[in-house]
Amino acid sequence: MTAQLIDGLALSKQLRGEAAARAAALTAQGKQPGLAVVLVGDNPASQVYVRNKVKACEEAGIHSRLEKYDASMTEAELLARVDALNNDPTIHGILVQLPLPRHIDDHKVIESISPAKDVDGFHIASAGALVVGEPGFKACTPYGCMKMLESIGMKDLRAKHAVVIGRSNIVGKPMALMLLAANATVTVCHSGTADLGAMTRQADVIVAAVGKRNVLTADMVKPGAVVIDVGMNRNDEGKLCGDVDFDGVRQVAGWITPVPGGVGPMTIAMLLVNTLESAERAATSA
Ligand SMILES: Nc1nc(=O)c2c([nH]1)NC[C@@H]1CN(c3ccc(C(=O)N[C@@H](CCC(=O)O)C(=O)O)cc3)C=[N+]21
Repeated sequence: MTAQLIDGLALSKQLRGEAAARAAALTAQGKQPGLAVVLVGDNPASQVYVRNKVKACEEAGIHSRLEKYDASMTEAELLARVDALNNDPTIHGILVQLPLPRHIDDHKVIESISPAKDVDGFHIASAGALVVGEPGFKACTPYGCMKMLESIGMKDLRAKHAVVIGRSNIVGKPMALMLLAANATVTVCHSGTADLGAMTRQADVIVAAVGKRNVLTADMVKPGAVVIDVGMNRNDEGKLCGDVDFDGVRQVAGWITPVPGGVGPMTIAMLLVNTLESAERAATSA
């Protein structure tokens, strides 16, 4: 028996269709949602991601403003741009593409974004809201993973054990908190974990978010488990691959997400969903 695929591309299209309907309703009231994407420097991967985000906005009827700056831009200049976007009523979401050039403090830049427009969910106010269970923007990648679980009937994870591999601020930590909020029993593993396989073999849900190939192999997976692959790596042939040994693990798992076509498209879909939520909030409070 091989695992069933969780098709992130198909699910993302459905969510983007719903987003388009909500965007059209706002636009009809003269309140078109707007997302600003700020790119500093010429990281080739970032260029591709940013283009995909802008394209997704266009397709959903969300106004997008792409601001591209030279890598020599100063931190003060970037902070001034964010401030202008914070005060721009046509912009409901601000995304500053990471990584930033080394001379710019990304923490400082992220904290300068108004929490009301923090559609990435990276601001301390958004992260804190998730910790205490208050409303706030959820980080797009883990939020998309939760939607994928929901799509296979796993909205409530009571009595399930979820193992997250990775503890980054943008995926691992918020992922663990979202799984916890869905009533899972959560274990967070990382480079300091003594026996990763011993942990993952107990898991009903495994989320791999390390950024290294073959972190999860078939011998580490309980038969029937759900495996979500957040990784974005290149294999020896230069092809995009995740953190999971897909061909091996799919022989054991019950469900698995592919790379590409899994978590990546969901991340973009949730960015649109967050932008809409921000625009809807602004429309009702105005
Ligand atoms: N402030 C900020 N917010 C981000 O959300 C953010 C960021 N910075 N910096 C970079 C990472 C990366 N990221 C991706 C989103 C979608 C795909 C995606 O759609 N991937 C496609 C494949 C794309 C391809 O073929 O290269 C897929 O998995 O099917 C990938 C990567 C968002 N990021």
